[in-house]
Amino acid sequence: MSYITLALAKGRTAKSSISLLKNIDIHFPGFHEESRKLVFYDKEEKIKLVFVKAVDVPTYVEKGAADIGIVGKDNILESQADVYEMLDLKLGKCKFVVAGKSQQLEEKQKLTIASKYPVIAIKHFQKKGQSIETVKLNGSVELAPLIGLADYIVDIVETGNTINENGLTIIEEIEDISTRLIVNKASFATKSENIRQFINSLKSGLE
Ligand SMILES: Nc1ncnc2c1ncn2[C@@H]1O[C@H](COP(=O)(O)OP(=O)(O)OP(=O)(O)O)[C@@H](O)[C@H]1O
Ligand SMILES: O=P(O)(O)OC[C@H]1O[C@H](OP(=O)(O)OP(=O)(O)O)[C@H](O)[C@@H]1O
Repeated sequence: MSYITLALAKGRTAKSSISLLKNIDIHFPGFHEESRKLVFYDKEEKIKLVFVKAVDVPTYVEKGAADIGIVGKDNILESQADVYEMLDLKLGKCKFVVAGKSQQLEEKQKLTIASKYPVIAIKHFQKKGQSIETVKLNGSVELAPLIGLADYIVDIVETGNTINENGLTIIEEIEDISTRLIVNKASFATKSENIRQFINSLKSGLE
């Protein structure tokens, strides 16, 4: 049986993803949170784990560098990667929102929206027929409306602490986000048996 390569998002969902795998008897000896190692093996289950930045997981899977990936729906949508999304792992729950200093959107021909997720922002406002200009940021997005870099933001909200502490309000909810299992399309055909087995164990681990 050949190895399955699994790309797993580093960051805040990594620990719970590894725990979920442990529950279905997939173990990566040597893995610990502070480790700088990027590749781990479960030699019994024939799984090779590669740790990559969350935003890059869809690319690894789409290009076939990994057969499967564990990553947030936010990054799947933003990347527009051509992959199969097979399972909701129900970890890393949060949502995409539009937020700003006011309770509602002002009427303006073109709004400036700051976001780590410009594709999501464009699609959301396109549906509403609102024209926007995006400012791509890589963090501290809540700052943008406070210092006049943008009219509003499209960002992730989990507890709501960040928007509250910066005096912003949720104006619209866009979509619920959680961690998903994605699969490379070619691998799903060539390693079908192994991948289906992996998905079925994950499903039972979630019950
Ligand atoms: N409060 C939250 N903020 C951001 N992402 C969250 C939150 N809660 C859950 N998530 C999920 O966790 C995933 C990883 O988040 P994390 O902040 O670790 O990665 P990141 O956005 O790549 O961070 P960084 O750019 O700082 O490395 C996100 O893609 C999202 O699906
Ligand atoms: O609703 P909350 O629980 O406050 O979480 C939401 C915040 O978390 C994320 O930022 P992150 O912590 O990844 O920091 P960043 O600003 O560097 O992106 C997200 O972009 C929000 O700013």
